[in-house]
Amino acid sequence: MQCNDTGYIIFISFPVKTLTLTTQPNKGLSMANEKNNNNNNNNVEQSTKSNNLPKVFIHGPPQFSIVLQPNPSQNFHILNPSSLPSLHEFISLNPHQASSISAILCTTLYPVNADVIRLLPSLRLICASSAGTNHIDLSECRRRGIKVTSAGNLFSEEVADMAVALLIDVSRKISTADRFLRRQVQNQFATWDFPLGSKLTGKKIGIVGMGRIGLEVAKRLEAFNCMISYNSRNKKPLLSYPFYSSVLELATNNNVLILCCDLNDQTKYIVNKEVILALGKGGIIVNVGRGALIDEKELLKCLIEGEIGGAGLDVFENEPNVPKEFFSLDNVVLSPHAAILTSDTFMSICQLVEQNLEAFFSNKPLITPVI
Ligand SMILES: O=CC(=O)O
Repeated sequence: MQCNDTGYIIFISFPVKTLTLTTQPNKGLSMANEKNNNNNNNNVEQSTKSNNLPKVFIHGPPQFSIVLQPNPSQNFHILNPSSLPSLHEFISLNPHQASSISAILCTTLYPVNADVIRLLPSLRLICASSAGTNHIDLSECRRRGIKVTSAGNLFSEEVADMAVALLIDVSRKISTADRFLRRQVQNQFATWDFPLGSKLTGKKIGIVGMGRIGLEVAKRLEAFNCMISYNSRNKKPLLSYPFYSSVLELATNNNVLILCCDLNDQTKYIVNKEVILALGKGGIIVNVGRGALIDEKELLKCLIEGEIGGAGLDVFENEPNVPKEFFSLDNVVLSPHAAILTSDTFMSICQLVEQNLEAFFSNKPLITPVI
């Protein structure tokens, strides 16, 4: 797989065959045949070789298989070079192949739960194309001795950019303004018909999860003279920002909450009704972590009833579904889990996946291990 930096993906899947025409037709033909025979021999040789290599399956939608296609390797063989069926279909069509799959590449919308893992008796490696791994059953992987890699910190800057973009959009009503303008008749607007936004500069911002993404968000918002404080598993000794050990306290003392932490048993619904109410009527919540960090039903209710000022959401509790009630709210900015979708991130994740696969199949340390 190759990406270029204009955002286009160049997918090279077939060897290019060339026929040489010469002024001596018979000779030319036989040269071409010879070349074809050589090609055929090479193909047979190659397919025998690849038959003996560990197999990797790309577990995701067809677009994902195309985007995440690693380069051909001496150390592993990708089973689905373009758009083969899903893993379940593939296995039901080729039951004998299930036991040959040593690794899978996966994306967030395709869970790798115990049922999927059970289908693959020889699975030894799962490469997630995301930083978050909540869609993978890590305890089952530990039990089976399966290694897992993630995107590590590869996307932190893009995700932080998106968090700040959503915050500015909600505060200054940019998406609302765009819709407002497009609705105007005769291409004219009356500014006084447009609702007032709120100033971002100088606001008190509470960051939930002070890993690489949280730090990048803080760095950006310092430039807006915002006052940063945070909640995370532990206080960070090297950070001078105030630390709150509870999210409720963090919400009580801030105007904005930005969620950048992992989703796990401890963080599910870390933002519940009490936290939302503590943030208050002018408060804004931005979520670039995972949907289930927030009790989504309560958030919706509070947004509708004006108990909170607004929300910027890149993630949802039951993706890809988005509760339709959000669509009619002007105090919400919605994004389809797109914080990492830039051409730059795709170039880097392709390389990282390839490096992890190469490292694993040549018994070298993984680049971004999770377990
Ligand atoms: O959501 C995206 C990621 O986890 O990388």
